[in-house]
Amino acid sequence: MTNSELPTNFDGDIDLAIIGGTGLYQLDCLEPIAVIPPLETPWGVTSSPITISKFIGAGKENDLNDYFHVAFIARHGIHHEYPPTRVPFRANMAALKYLKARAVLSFSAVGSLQHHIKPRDFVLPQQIIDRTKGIRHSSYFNDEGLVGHVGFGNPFSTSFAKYIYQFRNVLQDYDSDEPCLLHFDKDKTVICMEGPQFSTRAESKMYKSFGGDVINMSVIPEAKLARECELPYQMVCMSTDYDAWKDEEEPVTVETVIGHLTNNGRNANLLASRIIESMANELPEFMKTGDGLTGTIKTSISTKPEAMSKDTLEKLRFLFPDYW
Ligand SMILES: CSC[C@H]1O[C@H](OP(=O)(O)O)[C@H](O)[C@@H]1O
Ligand SMILES: Nc1ncnc2[nH]cnc12
Repeated sequence: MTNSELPTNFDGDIDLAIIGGTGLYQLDCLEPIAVIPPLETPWGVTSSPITISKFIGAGKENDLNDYFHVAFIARHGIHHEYPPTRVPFRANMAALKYLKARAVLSFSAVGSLQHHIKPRDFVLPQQIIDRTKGIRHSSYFNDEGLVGHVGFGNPFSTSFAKYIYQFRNVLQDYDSDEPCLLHFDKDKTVICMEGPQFSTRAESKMYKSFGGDVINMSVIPEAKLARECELPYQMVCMSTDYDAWKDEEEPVTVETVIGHLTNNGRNANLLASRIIESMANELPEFMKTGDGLTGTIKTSISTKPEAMSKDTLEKLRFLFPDYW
């Protein structure tokens, strides 16, 4: 069955949501059972249709409750039509929350700011430095008459990163015998710049001096919005280039990035397959419990519901139908 013949609605709950970035407009390891057309949310329409796939863990019954459901969305659209500044980040995350995702696994093509992080290596960052320009909508709680502040000291889910790290050995370089590494420790930092132009050499060196390990144009506001949706979130950064800090090399261009997308895409599929297989066999604890995020929004919003406009309350209820 082709994707266009599949049902356009889905009734169950999603377990894992996956966001694909540059070069990753679908995951071949998924076998879709439904394709929801771009979803209308109170914050606009999602950047792509949402493909739903189902998996059954080893030894489980063929019962609906036993299926593990995955939703996939393409950050820049399936034809890469949304530049980083214009990605409807709020609509995308709201749609995944609305579909009851328990966690979000995000993939991103990044430049490396460190010699030991080679193109084709993957990184699980645990910190972010925001160098976007304040022109993206980066919160659900910034409307007039609505005040909410979430904690963002640890922007990623370390439990999720540890879970992913178990599968580090699946990464391969298809063109050489060099291994591809998955880098993970508590200080790995992703810089998020506005773009769409790449950095100057001076900026690239400055980001290195900040302690940045990799750089992209999309982790902000995605990570912030996941936190506001109480969703455990981990980005897998897939290195494609050395940005512009190496004086002896030409600064990054799109051609450099494209040269590594096929290898990175294969590795993203391998990694996602292993993660999904393992989760379908047994849901990890952080997904059962919400990784300590469940309920945090009730206390993060300072405004009393009776002081909110009907419109504001309705929007919040799209995300949290049971809270107010
Ligand atoms: C074409 S290179 C720059 C582009 O690649 C990354 O996209 P994504 O994070 O969606 O994989 C980076 O953030 C830039 O948007
Ligand atoms: N060098 C770079 N800077 C920003 N985003 C990127 N995505 C891939 N390479 C990048």
